[in-house]
Amino acid sequence: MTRGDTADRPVGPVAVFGAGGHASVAMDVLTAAGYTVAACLTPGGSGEKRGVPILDEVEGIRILRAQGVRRAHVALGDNVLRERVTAMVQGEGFDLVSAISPTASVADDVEVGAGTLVVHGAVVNVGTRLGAGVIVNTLASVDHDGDIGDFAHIAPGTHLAGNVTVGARSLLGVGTSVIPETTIGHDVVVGAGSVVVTHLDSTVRAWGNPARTRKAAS
Ligand SMILES: CC(=O)SCCNC(=O)CCNC(=O)[C@H](O)C(C)(C)COP(=O)(O)OP(=O)(O)OC[C@H]1O[C@@H](n2cnc3c(N)ncnc32)[C@H](O)[C@@H]1OP(=O)(O)O
Repeated sequence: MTRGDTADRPVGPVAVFGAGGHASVAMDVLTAAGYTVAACLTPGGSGEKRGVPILDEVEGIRILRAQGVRRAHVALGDNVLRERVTAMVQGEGFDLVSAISPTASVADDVEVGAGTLVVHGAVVNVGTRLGAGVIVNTLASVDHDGDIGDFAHIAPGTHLAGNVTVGARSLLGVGTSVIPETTIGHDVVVGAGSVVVTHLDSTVRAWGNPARTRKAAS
């Protein structure tokens, strides 16, 4: 599905899986994009967040099903956990909702995977593919012809030049820059403020300017 298919078509209400800081951001984006949030779900959850109830995950699924809620967004900042919970949520029969902030700019031909979130002020340029469960966070940018793998996270203020590929579940830490034509493998963590000027293998931690591989991903 492209941005042209998903934009301006809010449907709700939506169950938000997660109740932490990223869930607050996701709820803000979902609301700004026109959705209604039914509840947050997290194991052992109670209380409320932004005026909606926080429910225990198992109990919450039962309650929301009874209320006819069929759509969900998984709002967990940890990439591996987000992938795992997304599989569970799909197994429970929910449809995944993607949301693009109205203050983000996403080109019409950008492919947007299920459950992806594009946060306020982000820019995603032409020819780019965002996989499933991706986060393009606050004021980040992905320039032309990018390819962002499933459950990757482009953290706030990170900038990818043209033709950059990022593998599944990789995190590009806050304020990272990546030069054109660069490939970053899957399950990589790039440290905050790094400048990536060479390809990075999968399952490594790299940081610095220029970013160098320092250790295996934990
Ligand atoms: C909305 C949001 O909050 S989105 C959140 C996005 N998340 C991020 O941006 C976090 C990115 N994570 C980082 O930058 C982390 O510091 C990592 C992953 C690079 C390193 O973490 P660890 O593997 O635990 O390394 P550790 O903290 O032990 O640091 C090892 C050394 O590298 C240095 N170091 C760590 N991160 C960086 C960095 N980004 N740039 C330069 N040096 C760094 C440390 O100071 C330390 O140096 P020392 O050995 O001289 O004391």
